[in-house]
Amino acid sequence: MVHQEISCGLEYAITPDLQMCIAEAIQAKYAFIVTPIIHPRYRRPFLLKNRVGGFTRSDMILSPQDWTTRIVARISPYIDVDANTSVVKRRHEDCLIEELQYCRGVGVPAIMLNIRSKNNVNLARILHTFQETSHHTTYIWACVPMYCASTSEKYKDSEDEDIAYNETWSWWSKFHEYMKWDKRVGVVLEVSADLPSQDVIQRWLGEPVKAIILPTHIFINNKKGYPVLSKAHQSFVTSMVEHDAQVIVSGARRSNMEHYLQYLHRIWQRRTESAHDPMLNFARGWEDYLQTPLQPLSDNLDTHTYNVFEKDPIKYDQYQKAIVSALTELKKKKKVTGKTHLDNQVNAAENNEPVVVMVLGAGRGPLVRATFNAADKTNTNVKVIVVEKNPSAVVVLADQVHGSWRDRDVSLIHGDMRYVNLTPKADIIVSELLGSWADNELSPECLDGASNLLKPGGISIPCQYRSFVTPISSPRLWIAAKMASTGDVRTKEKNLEKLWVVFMRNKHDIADCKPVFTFEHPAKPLKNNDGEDMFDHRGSPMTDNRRDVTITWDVKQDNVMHGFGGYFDCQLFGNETLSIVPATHSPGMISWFPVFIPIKVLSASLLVAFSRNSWVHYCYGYCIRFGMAAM
Ligand SMILES: C[S@@+](CC[C@H](N)C(=O)[O-])C[C@H]1O[C@@H](n2cnc3c(N)ncnc32)[C@H](O)[C@@H]1O
Repeated sequence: MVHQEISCGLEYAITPDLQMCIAEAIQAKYAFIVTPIIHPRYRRPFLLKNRVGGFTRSDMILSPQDWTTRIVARISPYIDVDANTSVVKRRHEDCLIEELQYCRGVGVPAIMLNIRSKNNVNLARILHTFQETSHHTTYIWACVPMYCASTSEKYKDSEDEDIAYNETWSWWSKFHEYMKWDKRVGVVLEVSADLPSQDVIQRWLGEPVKAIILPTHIFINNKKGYPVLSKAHQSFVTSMVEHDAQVIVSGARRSNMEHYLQYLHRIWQRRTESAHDPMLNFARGWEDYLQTPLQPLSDNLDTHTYNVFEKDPIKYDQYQKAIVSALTELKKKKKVTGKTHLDNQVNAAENNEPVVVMVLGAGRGPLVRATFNAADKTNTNVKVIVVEKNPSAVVVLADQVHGSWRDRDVSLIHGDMRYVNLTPKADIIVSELLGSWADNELSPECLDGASNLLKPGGISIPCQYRSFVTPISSPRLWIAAKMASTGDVRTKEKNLEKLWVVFMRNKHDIADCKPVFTFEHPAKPLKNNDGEDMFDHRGSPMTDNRRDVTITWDVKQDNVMHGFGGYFDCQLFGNETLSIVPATHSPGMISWFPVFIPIKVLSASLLVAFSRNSWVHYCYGYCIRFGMAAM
């Protein structure tokens, strides 16, 4: 996705001379043509069995390469295999199968057929069988109008302005459901002269729109006589192309066909020139590609993963600013009180005692560097204690301790932060243990386990983080999760019961993004019956990281919900924050893609209750628990 170029095709309603049509389209620089598979001069006799000979032209008229790269075959529009009378139904089934087989024989990459109602069960059945018996992938493009004139007429007194646009979406959605959300099935939208509300357009952007058809009559001529689109149509076309749609020009010519194409290239070029989103650039090629979340606690990360982390231009800057603020705050407190605000602490500044900063889970050391930079900026004497449990990362850290950091007061501990016992205790602990959904890499467990390393009243960077969810519709992500190859058939069954890290593009947000769980560090200890803080056998405060919450949303229009988008935001210290929540995303930060949280059973009524370490959804009385991170 996020193409450099726009891919355009030309539709011919009839193609008596297919060779000539292709030559003309190529001449005008179109990439492909859409053509009826049946030749207009071949009429089908009713009694197919008595017919001898072809129903269309010989495939010898085109080269195999033209058939497989330049032709989208249109199935005869009159075919209705879901007709009420069985005679018609049977006849149309025969015609459809004949056309499908011919398409398979010539190897066209995509077959386009009209969807004109919600009643498509028999069509879906035939297409299923066709797909299952095909040796190569043929895409099915279901062509629906954006607007249904008869619905508009029927409900002309309705206040719902989108009613005629909603109708055609529901035809497609039902058909896609009958096709079991097959990823080889996409939709082609016939663009209407008037466009629906943004809500309807956004919903289409969550569907696998393979192409949009622009009839020539929706173009207007500019002063020089060239075809152009309204502003609304321009922005519709660009957002569809951004979401991977190709563009098909169709209908009576009002200009040279190359003028339409040149114009489409121009509006796309204008759009790409203004698109400089660092995240989009970074994510190019990863759109809608599902990845299993990292488990940095149970696994050891590899050097390539650290490499990717360290490329982030924003994250470490933010950390550095937060450490500057924390050091400044400590200094201020010391000045005011002559002591730090930390209990039992002698004035470190006066004694020139160093501020102890522990970097917990240091990886290959970027947060250690951020700490030294912050100390230099604030002219603070710091003692840095570096803790890391990954032996390979410890090798890199040790090399720096003896090399570039040899003039610094720094010591390296190889171990798990939850179990090491260190003195002196830290004034500040710095960590980055967050997953895309905040706590899903077990940051709370690790930091609570390490709380005995922090002086009473000490500072944790980050000091707070929150997970967020948005209900989303995305047939593409859902089927990709269901079919994802995990290399192990037993875990494949769990595909819809886990988080997937993914840069989501082909999805529609059904409702707002809402907070789920909040975690604070240092965490507030549990209280006993007398209201006193509780401590474990190591003297660490006892905390409770169990959470549950039920969230409700008001949804404006019909949708099929496939799961949730999961995000987080985080307060490092003071005003310094990190966020991947869409509305507050830290500009330019690339470290985290969001997560897709699929729901297992797609159903009309759904109550979702999130509970930490498991989340639960109830569908018609089923209760499914989902496992999370491994300790
Ligand atoms: C997300 S990485 C961040 C690494 C580094 N701070 C950075 O920003 O590039 C988390 C690091 O914490 C380490 N880690 C996770 N849990 C740990 C634990 N309980 N004790 C020590 N290190 C841990 C992992 O090995 C990994 O290197």
